[in-house]
Amino acid sequence: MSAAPQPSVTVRVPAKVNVQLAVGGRRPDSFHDLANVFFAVALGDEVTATPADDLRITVSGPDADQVPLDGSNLAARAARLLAEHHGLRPDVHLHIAKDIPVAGGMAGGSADGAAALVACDALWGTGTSQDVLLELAAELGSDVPFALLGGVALGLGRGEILRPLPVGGTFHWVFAVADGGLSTPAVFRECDRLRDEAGHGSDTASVPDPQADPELLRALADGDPAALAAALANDLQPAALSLRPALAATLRAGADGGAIGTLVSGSGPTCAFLAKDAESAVSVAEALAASGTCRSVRVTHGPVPGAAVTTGG
Ligand SMILES: C[C@@](CO)(OP(=O)(O)O)[C@H](O)COP(=O)(O)OP(=O)(O)OC[C@H]1O[C@@H](n2ccc(N)nc2=O)[C@H](O)[C@@H]1O
Ligand SMILES: Nc1ncnc2c1ncn2[C@@H]1O[C@H](COP(=O)(O)OP(=O)(O)O)[C@@H](O)[C@H]1O
Repeated sequence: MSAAPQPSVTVRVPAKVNVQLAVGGRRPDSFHDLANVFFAVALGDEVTATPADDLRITVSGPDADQVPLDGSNLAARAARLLAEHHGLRPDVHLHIAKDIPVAGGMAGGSADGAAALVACDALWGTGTSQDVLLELAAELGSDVPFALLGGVALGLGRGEILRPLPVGGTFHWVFAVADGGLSTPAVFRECDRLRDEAGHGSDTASVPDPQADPELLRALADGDPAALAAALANDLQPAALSLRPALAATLRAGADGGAIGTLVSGSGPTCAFLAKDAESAVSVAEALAASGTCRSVRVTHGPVPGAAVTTGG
């Protein structure tokens, strides 16, 4: 007689692009207040949780060798945090099937943290409320709550105070993945340095409070790609370009290839291109691939839902 199969739970979780990223001054705690309009795309990771004797992480996928397997992995931190909250031991094997570029400004680590919270909650039967999951997510990192929510949302504070936003249709995106990542803290530091160098100052007294752009919110609600393209904005883009000047050629190649909007995704170095429809996205992707200005190209769409159980639970 064969042994009963171990139960396991698989959660799918999306990557994000920031269609607006307005960055305020550096706060005394060294974070920055943001008006961060997150947009979840149909490119994501899968995290599978299986009972084990202790906490163990494995990773598969093309960038697997760049993902830490120790306690610093956001999925491991999420499992420990949820277990601690419920007075349990975090004895679980988490397997990450990684498709989100690592250190690419698409919040892949945050996505895995959110997915691990949902997967472990289902595996352990702990029935954690969405409000508590969102609080635990915010302890893990500024981008983690959004990965739970998905869709499109405005993130205030350091990005963790979320308000879901209405969206009137599907938008078509192309992502150009760069060789090598950029460190998020380094990009925020470069943003401050550029502001200081320009004589504006970089603290909260010098930089205006970040605000969501009403035109951008209207474009999303109307499902209007041309209006969204015109409103795309990322205050971290000059810093990402300063640290990685080669990204200018990638942005130009996408615009020349027919993208109606271009921007660096979050802290970069992935570049995001908005296409007018699905067909045009394919030709933008072909132009980017032919340009030789990026490592790989992905065609996708959104918005899509946040972390959700697909198998088990
Ligand atoms: C820039 C954004 C845009 O969505 O994401 P990425 O593009 O890197 O994915 C986020 O703000 C990144 O969020 P996340 O990656 O969760 O950052 P955290 O772990 O909370 O913070 C890492 C470091 O980034 C800086 N940081 C982060 C968020 C924020 N509002 N202000 C900051 O200055 C701080 O230096 C902090 O120590
Ligand atoms: N599950 C994970 N997946 C990817 N990176 C992780 C993970 N957990 C921790 N990290 C660390 O977080 C860093 C940032 O990765 P990631 O979240 O992919 O990028 P970004 O912050 O640019 O969106 C990585 O360089 C890695 O050291």
